[in-house]
Amino acid sequence: MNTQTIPPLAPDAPVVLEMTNISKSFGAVTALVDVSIRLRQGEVLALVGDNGAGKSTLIKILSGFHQPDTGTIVSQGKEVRFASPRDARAQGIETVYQDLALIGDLSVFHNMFLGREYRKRVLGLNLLDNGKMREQAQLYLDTLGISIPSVNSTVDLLSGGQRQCIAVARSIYSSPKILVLDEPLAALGVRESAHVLGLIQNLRQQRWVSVILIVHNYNQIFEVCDRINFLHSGEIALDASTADTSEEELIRIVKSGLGRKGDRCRRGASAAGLRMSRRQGTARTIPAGSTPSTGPRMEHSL
Ligand SMILES: Nc1ncnc2c1ncn2[C@@H]1O[C@H](COP(=O)(O)OP(=O)(O)OP(=O)(O)O)[C@@H](O)[C@H]1O
Repeated sequence: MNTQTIPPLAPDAPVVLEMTNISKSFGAVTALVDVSIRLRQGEVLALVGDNGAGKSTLIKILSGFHQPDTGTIVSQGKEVRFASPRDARAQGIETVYQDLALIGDLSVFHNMFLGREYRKRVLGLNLLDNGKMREQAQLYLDTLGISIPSVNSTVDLLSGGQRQCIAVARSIYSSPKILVLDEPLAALGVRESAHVLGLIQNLRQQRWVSVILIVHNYNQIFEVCDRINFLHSGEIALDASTADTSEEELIRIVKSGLGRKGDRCRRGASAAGLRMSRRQGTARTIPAGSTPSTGPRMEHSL
């Protein structure tokens, strides 16, 4: 992984997202109670919590799949309401779900440009411009520090971690403001997780996109996140920068059922699934001089 020390986020980094007092119930099931989160430009925020804590519900509200019962969302300084995922995308919020939505028997470069292919006219025919897509895909993956055998490989031949990186790369090709990653490390082994963590670390170093990283286990996040929001039973039990908290504190909160934001977090949380080991990554860093200041603006952008 990119092991360079990344300077802390500037204290005056603008707020790009504020979700305030969000509540959501599904019939008799209360999924979220007055949840507020705030995300700043370039920040990597981990949203952690046990099964059923409400993580997916919160990001589905942010992604436009669900509407909150109460609460407000302010994106880029203005209040927004997302009636659909399309609305959220139009506001620059991209979400990568666990299914990744890649087509396994297509090449990496075809997947990168799915639905937005380069085309060229040859003898009056409208053909795919495979050469250009290949070249652009390679350039883009290099910029993000993603290493794969070849952009010509079919996605099925890649490791789980590499596939996850391609899905993330495809999502950020459209230069979103906010990237939501839904459990990107789920079901990945140590080496595969390292690819993904390396990519997140590279994004964090560049600071042009803000990232919400949903994780069930929090053993890897201290290396790649600026801040942690810990959800428990539908409420935020802790909101702290990674520098100001520790794995030990999270474990203590889970065991005691108490959050720093008061005694709202109910007792009896299970520590199951909260593993303590940290994993090391190996993904490449972005070469000096190739770091874009406002994000990788490619020739073709949605
Ligand atoms: N569509 C739905 N209908 C009914 N209940 C739901 C629905 N979606 C979520 N829930 C309930 O809301 C609560 C929060 O679920 P959510 O999926 O947001 O938690 P989570 O933190 O993402 O959990 P996990 O890590 O297991 O995915 C749970 O009790 C869940 O059963």
